[in-house]
Amino acid sequence: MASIEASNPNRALTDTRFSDLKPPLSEPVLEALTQSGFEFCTPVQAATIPLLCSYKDVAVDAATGSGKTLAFVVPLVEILRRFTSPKPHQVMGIVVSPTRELSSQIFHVAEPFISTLANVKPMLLVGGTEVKADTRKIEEEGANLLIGTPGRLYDIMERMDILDFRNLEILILDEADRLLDMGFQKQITSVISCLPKLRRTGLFSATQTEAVEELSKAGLRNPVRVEVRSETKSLNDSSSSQQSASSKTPSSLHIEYLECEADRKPAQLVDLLIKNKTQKIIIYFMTCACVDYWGVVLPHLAALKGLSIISLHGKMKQTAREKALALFTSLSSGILLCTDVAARGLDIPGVDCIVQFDPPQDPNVFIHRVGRTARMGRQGSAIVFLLPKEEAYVEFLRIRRVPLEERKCSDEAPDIVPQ
Ligand SMILES: Nc1ncnc2c1ncn2[C@@H]1O[C@H](COP(=O)(O)OP(=O)(O)OP(=O)(O)O)[C@@H](O)[C@H]1O
Repeated sequence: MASIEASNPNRALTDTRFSDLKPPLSEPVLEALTQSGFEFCTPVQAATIPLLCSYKDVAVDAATGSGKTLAFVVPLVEILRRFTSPKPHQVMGIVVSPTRELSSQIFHVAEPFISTLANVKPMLLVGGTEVKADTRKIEEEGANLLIGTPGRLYDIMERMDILDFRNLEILILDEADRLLDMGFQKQITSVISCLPKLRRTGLFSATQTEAVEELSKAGLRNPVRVEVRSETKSLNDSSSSQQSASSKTPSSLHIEYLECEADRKPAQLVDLLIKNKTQKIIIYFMTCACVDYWGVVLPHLAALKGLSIISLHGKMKQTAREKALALFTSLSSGILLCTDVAARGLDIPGVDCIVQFDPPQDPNVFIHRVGRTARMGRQGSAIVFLLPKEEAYVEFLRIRRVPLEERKCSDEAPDIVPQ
């Protein structure tokens, strides 16, 4: 596999304008970029867009919030532009991502660019809605670009012979490692087996695993690997796993941990929230039940009165999930209580702080959770609660400990014991 390092990896933006890229982007895409306020490329965009546009497969590994979405949306639209007037059920491109929320976000980021293509009909395909509504819509209106989650995409491909994939030009697998570790390997392999071999494929993630490496070997042809690392943080460590963890979090992100016994965690959490009432905070819990529990408890605390406290997890109805995310996105301050359904890819503006009440089992998930703040060069902070026995995380992440004294509970913080 060829490998290149993108220039200027320590800055949010490069000096390269989208209008400088070679091969040149089309006028309508440049116009859509300008209208969205994008003039200069991020490092991952400057490296990836020219490769995909010149028919190279790419395996992209870049920090959270570094602009990976446009890095595949722009070339995807440029490639589709070369094939004017596909038939209504001719599918020219597919974008697969692990969650409904992320697929929907990609769809909306892509919309202004897709609308520059006169005859390309995009379709968002995610679970949580009647599959028949999707099949009916596809039958009636056609679909040339499918953006969605692997389960629903696979379902639609199984049911709908009317869809023709023989001329598919481009496949994008976003958050590729997550797609695989959610158990979608079979669906992804089945989707790929229906597609022509002569296509472009892009694998994107902030974290790569061996499974992604395998998928890359099976699904990509001579891919170029694009790696964009953030600057190495304060500590000088030689362990490769530690280097990879910290180089995948944005350099503008300050991460620390709080070590405390299990029975002190609830009071520490409440104390932290009381002290940061004006902030926009996301709190990650291990289970949907924990989110529900805290969603009931926190609004009852007098000390947190008036704060917007919103719950989001995978067992909520799809409409409630969408409402919760839209509400939290619109707030300038407030608290989102969630599971890892909100760990990947979500681009929520203005998040100040990420709290991990329960650390994740997989350290890669840590990187994605904290990546919901400090996006595109902005400042952000993250704190993870660790039990004394969970110290292994500290070595992996090379993060600073907050002494308990610094976070001493205020008198207002009640002692709460989760059920
Ligand atoms: N060239 C650019 N100039 C200015 N802002 C940009 C540019 N490219 C992307 N952005 C903005 O940066 C933010 C992060 O982009 P994006 O969501 O694509 O990151 P990501 O790398 O996919 O993150 P994650 O790994 O968390 O999925 C978005 O708000 C996007 O609008």
